[in-house]
Order: sequence, then structure tokens, then C-alpha cells
Amino acid sequence: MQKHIAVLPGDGIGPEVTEQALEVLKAVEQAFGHQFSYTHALVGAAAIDATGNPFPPETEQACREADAILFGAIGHPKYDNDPKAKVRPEQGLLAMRRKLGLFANLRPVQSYPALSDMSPLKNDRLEGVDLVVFRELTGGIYFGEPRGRSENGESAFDTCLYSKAEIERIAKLAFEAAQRRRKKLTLVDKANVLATSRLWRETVKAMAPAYPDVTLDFMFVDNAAMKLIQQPAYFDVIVTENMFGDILTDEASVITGSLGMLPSASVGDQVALFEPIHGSYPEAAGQSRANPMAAILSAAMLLEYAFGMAEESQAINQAVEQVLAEGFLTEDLNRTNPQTTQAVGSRIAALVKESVAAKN
Ligand SMILES: NC(=O)C1=CN([C@@H]2O[C@H](COP(=O)(O)OP(=O)(O)OC[C@H]3O[C@@H](n4cnc5c(N)ncnc54)[C@H](O)[C@@H]3O)[C@@H](O)[C@H]2O)C=CC1
Ligand SMILES: CC(C)CC(=O)C(=O)O
Ligand SMILES: [Mg+2]
Repeated sequence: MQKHIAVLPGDGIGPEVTEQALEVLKAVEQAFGHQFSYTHALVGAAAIDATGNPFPPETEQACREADAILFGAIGHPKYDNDPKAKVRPEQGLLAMRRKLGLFANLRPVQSYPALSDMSPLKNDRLEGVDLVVFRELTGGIYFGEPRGRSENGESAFDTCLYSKAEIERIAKLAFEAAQRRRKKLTLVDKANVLATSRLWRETVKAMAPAYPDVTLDFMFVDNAAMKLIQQPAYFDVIVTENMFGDILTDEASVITGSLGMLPSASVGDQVALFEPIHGSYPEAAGQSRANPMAAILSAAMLLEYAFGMAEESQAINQAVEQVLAEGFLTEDLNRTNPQTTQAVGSRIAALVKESVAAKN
């Protein structure tokens, strides 16, 4: 099958983990006889350095012309450490999500038995953890206007804004996912305090009768943060607003043992984008120390969701599980004998090819 992928490596570890995801995609092409073409484009600090714009028009065009987008990560300390910076890499990420209409970010979380020693959670809490967070991605406090500083600079403000339509479109996807899974949906909010959360609760509750096979419950975000650690297997599908989903999923990554394990899919009405949930991890940039699995598992999600290639996606997931079982891992998951980013990516790519060759 011929497909076209826009590749946006971004900043920090973004390029090195994306390179490994590409190596694995090339292994899939070879093993399954597909032909993918790739267009590389700039985003984030790399795009600011080259063009002054963190999401330049050429990048937007490359995204719109693609069948799917593979994204690494953005962010650079020179902006993080400058509160007065006029333009920031993160604006590129937010603009990309908004302009491409990527309103739902699906973040699956599962426990891997091979990593149980790396998770701070006790083994009995890890059993059967298989949940997915539907994080709203183009609304809420990351986008609401007005925002800024008071004239005397002594105070600052942000706006959290949601419309019923924004809530309904992501809740629909979350209800449908719950129907395909264990039929349980949890809305995480702060409806005891926030007006936006009360709108979320009212809107999602009103939709529930259309999904009679799904059990819907509600949980305050502070309680959810605790429950994710105390009893993660409680959850099936979580739907939540932008900032709560952002924070809860970094927290949920400790279930697996590393932030370098969680992939995601950002979907909307047009082209979908696939990205690890982690950031640009600047401390490790250029050192081949970062875990490439979140990026590689994002490529597996791309194959399944954007191209309908379930078997190909499964081949990657199985190769990752095998590498986990072998203990052939980067330093976040193997402190005594760590492998490089590149070695782990190449091992997964080789296993994909071997597994397909063994079947033929
Ligand atoms: N989607 C994106 O592009 C995101 C970008 N950022 C940006 O990234 C920069 C750094 O932000 P941080 O808060 O430090 O978040 P981060 O996700 O880059 O790193 C936090 C910590 O997680 C671990 N980690 C992250 N990715 C890893 C990987 N692949 N392998 C092993 N360990 C990994 C490291 O211990 C690291 O110190 C900032 O500029 C921030 O704005 C942050 C989050 C998401
Ligand atoms: C700029 C941030 C919203 C990025 C982030 O933390 C994320 O998308 O997970
Ligand atoms: Mg985040």
C-alpha cells in the first residue's frame, strides 16, 4: 500500500526517537511489501531558529497533504528559562493541534509484566491495567482567551473555556471506545469547583442514554490522581479536559515504569497525528539515552488508526514486548546494562522483520 507520512521530529530527543520510529516503519515496509513516502518538516524551536515561526506554513502544508503525521517532541531550555520570550516552541504545538483540528488525544496505558520491577507500584496493583485516556486537546485553559499579565505585572490570568459542542465531540469518541472495550467510561473533572467542569458533567450525562451498554461514572480530578496509583485497574476509558488529561497521563506513565513508554494518537476531522506523550527531555538530547519505545508505539498506532494496518501494528507491539522481555532497554528501564536509543530501535526493527519472515 502506498501512503504518505509527514515527519516532524521537533526538538531535543524528538529527532532521535523519531529516527528509530522511522527505522521500524521501514522494517514494516520491507516485511509487508508496503511503500511509504516521507516528508520531513520543522516544528518547535528548530522551526523558530530557521524561520522565526514555531509552526511555519510549509509545515502546515506538509501535514495537510499527508495521510498521517509522525511527531517527536518540542521544547528548548532557552525558551523555558526566558519568561519574556516573544515566541515559544509550545505555541507551535498548540497551533498545530488547533489548525489541524486535532481535538482528541488518545493515550493508552497498560502495565507490562516484564517491567513490573521498574514500576513503583506493587505487583497486585499492576495486574490487568489497560486503560485509555481521551484528553480534549484543542480547548480549555491552554487555549482560552483572554490571558496575560496585569498592567503593573503584579498579577496574571488564564481563561478556561469550553463549549457544549467541544465536549460532545470528544465524549462521543470516548463512549464509542468504551463500547468496543470493557464498557466503562469515567469523566474526570472538578465539578465541585469549576463552571466548565459542571458543563462537562451535564453534557456527558445527557449523552449517556444513547450508550445504554456503557456504565458512566464521574470522578473529581484529585481523587482520580490518587486512584490511578492506588487502583489503576479500576479504569477502562477516561474522558477529561485538556490540562487534567495532560497531567494525569504523565502520572499514569509511572504504571509502566517510564514516561518513555506511552504513545498517543491525536485525532480530529482531518489528518491524524501520532506522538509520544513525553516532551523533548533536553537533558538527554543528542546522547542516545532516551527510550524510543513511546515513539515506536506511536508509529504502531499510526499504522492501525490511520492506515487500517492492524497486523503490521501488532508486529511492532509484539517486537516491543519481546525486547522488554529480553531486558534490552535504555537506561530509564535498565540501570545496570543500558542500551542506546539507536540499539533499542534497531533491535525492534530487526524483530519485526524476523517475525514476518518466520511466518512466510
Ligand atoms: N508534546 C511535547 O512536545 C511536549 C513538550 N514538552 C516540552 O519539553 C521540554 C522538557 O519538559 P519536561 O517537563 O522536562 O518533560 P519531558 O517529558 O521532556 O521530560 C520529563 C522527564 O521524563 C523522562 N523522560 C521523558 N521522555 C523520556 C524518554 N523518551 N525516555 C526516558 N525518559 C524520558 C525524563 O526523566 C525527563 O527528565 C519543555 O520545553 C516542555 O515544554 C513537554 C511535554 C510535552
Ligand atoms: C505544550 C504542552 C501542552 C505539551 C504537553 O505537555 C503535552 O501535550 O502533553
Ligand atoms: Mg504533557
